[in-house]
Amino acid sequence: MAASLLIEDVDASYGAVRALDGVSLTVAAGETVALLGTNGNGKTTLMRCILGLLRPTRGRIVATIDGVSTDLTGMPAEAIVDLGIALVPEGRRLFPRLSVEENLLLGAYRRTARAAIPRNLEFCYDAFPRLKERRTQSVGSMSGGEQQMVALGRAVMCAPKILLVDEPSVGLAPILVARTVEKIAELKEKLGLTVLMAEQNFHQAIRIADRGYVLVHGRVEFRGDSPAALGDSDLVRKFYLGL
Ligand SMILES: Nc1ncnc2c1ncn2[C@@H]1O[C@H](COP(=O)(O)OP(=O)(O)OP(=O)(O)O)[C@@H](O)[C@H]1O
Repeated sequence: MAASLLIEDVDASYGAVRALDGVSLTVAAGETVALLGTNGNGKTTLMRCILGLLRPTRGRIVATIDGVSTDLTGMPAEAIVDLGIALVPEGRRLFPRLSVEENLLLGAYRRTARAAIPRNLEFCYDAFPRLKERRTQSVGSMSGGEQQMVALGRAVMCAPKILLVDEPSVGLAPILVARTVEKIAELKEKLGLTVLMAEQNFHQAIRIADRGYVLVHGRVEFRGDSPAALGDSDLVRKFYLGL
């Protein structure tokens, strides 16, 4: 079923540091939207606000899932996860001493997701055959690309409708970035997800994004309604492509 996000005029701060300044954006049902920007421009902060890990100081965030709109602003993160919103965090944040399967199961810790563990685990192993082969291996002994697959799999274990992916390219060789991005597109198709992906790797992001926004110093400085429009923007060409 359909899930969409509306972010309206959101401000967020860390003490005196204003990290988001009047950010408004939308992710329509079934879209993949890229949130572009170099380091420190507010991508992670926006992801944290959506998931309820940081409370915006102004504005609102609304998710509409299966026809029901919920104002997420100020809701606890667990309740937001229960609604069907999952985050694949920057740097993956896995438990290196635990096995692949143990890490995957941690994604299904909420009561609502627990009932669906067998089905979601099967789906994960279907989508990531390598994880099935390695399911008893400790995650810390796996390659960066494999770890990124575990992080994606863990998010899928809570049966999300909206997937937030924060900088999946961090720490990965270019070929692995390409594979990760393709996997995100594949998961999106198979599960009918709506995806918001923060990424500073412009070329990889626009391979799968329908459109995107560029954040600069916590503000949306450009909105491109297609990958071509993003690539043609002076802002993107100057700051991200060095042209
Ligand atoms: N915990 C924190 N305490 C204080 N300031 C923070 C904190 N986290 C982020 N910031 C600041 O907020 C701003 C936005 O950071 P944010 O992490 O959202 O950017 P980003 O675009 O995701 O970059 P990165 O890819 O480096 O995470 C930056 O100026 C950053 O220094």
